[in-house]
Amino acid sequence: MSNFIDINEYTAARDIGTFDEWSTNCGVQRSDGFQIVESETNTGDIDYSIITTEPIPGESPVLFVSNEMIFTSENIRAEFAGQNLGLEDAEQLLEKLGVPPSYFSQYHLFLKILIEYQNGSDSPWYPWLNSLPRKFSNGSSMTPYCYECLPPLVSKLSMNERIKFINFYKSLQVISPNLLSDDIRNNQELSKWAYNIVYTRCFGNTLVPMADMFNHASIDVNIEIRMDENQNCYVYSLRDIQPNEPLCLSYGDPTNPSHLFATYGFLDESSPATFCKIMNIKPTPELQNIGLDYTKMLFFKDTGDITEEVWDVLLYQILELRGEQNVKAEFYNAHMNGDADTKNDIHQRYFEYTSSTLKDHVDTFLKELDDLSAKALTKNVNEHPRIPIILAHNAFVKETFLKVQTKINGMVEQYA
Ligand SMILES: C[S@@+](CC[C@H](N)C(=O)[O-])C[C@H]1O[C@@H](n2cnc3c(N)ncnc32)[C@H](O)[C@@H]1O
Repeated sequence: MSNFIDINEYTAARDIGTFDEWSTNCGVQRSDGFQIVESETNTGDIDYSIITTEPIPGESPVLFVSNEMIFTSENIRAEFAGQNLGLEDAEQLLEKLGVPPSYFSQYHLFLKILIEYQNGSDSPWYPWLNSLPRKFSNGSSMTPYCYECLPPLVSKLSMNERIKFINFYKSLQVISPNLLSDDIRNNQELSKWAYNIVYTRCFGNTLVPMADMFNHASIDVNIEIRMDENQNCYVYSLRDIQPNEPLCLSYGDPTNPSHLFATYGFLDESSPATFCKIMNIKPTPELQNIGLDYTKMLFFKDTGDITEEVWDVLLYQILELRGEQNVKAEFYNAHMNGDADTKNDIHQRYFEYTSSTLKDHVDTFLKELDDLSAKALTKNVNEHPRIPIILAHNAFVKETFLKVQTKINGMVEQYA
């Protein structure tokens, strides 16, 4: 009888030492000084990441993992397709549940994790699985109450993760018992663990043991993952790296921590900016041309700077509300033609309105953030273990908004 991995987030320990040895025995190659290190997160959880104790020149190999160790969606599909194991039925059910086919790759990885879990210590990947985290703080691992303690965008993104997980879980019901036993298919906690492993560690449609140990950086990204035509994985340095530097990838948009927070469950404090949280604007094509976009409408953490897109979108909306169609058209044309002088002129004339709208938004949002955090504090952390990261998130956003508040107040004073 083979042993199953203990996935209990409170009791199970991650066996990193055995995983390290296993990866060497499987032929994983690493640069000199490549080391897995342990650290504590901003909410007191244990996290592992990679550093180098030796210098690494730019454009040189840091890690090699052979395709035999890697899970890819194509391989999983090829392994199980056409055997009446329910894979195709599960995909159809997912589509019916509203999960688009673009998520099927991750679904295949999710199945593969469950299959290897089921194989227990007989799985060739057992040492890797037993090294993986048991506790997650991403959207799918939150309680419904947690969403009520987060601001709208990140709350919605987190809730979407939960919905996606529930749909993945539901679709297991049509997977054949010959592939996954009833015990596995009906184990929601286990499914959530498998889902979280996939969504916090996959790159595109692959899961690569050891390459999944690299943490994210917003600014100091110094490595990159490359796959060759045979799906072997190489990690390369992007520049010269000094001893004791962490080796970090970019997981995605570095300008706004909300998406990373919802998917990966960590607060990227190195993120220079955050979305300005102006949510109640209907995205017309004109507004989108002007800059209505989560990645462009930003407030900067250190300076309180506000992007031009925030001012432009607000002004455009104000002109619309005031029925000033001619000025609106003039502003739009100036924007589209790159006529900065005309834009500036219109901005000056309406500064009183844009600045007071922005000031109201920031003041109201700061109050909302305090209310959300106060709500989070009323709950027992044992029942809602993600509360600390939610509080850290809200505090981080508040710090940025306070800087912006000071900035706007200064601008308004100068204008008066
Ligand atoms: C691909 S794994 C990286 C390895 C992981 N740290 C571990 O202990 O196994 C992604 C997870 O690492 C953590 N993580 C990655 N980058 C981070 C960062 N900059 N700050 C805090 N946690 C980070 C998050 O928990 C994320 O879900």
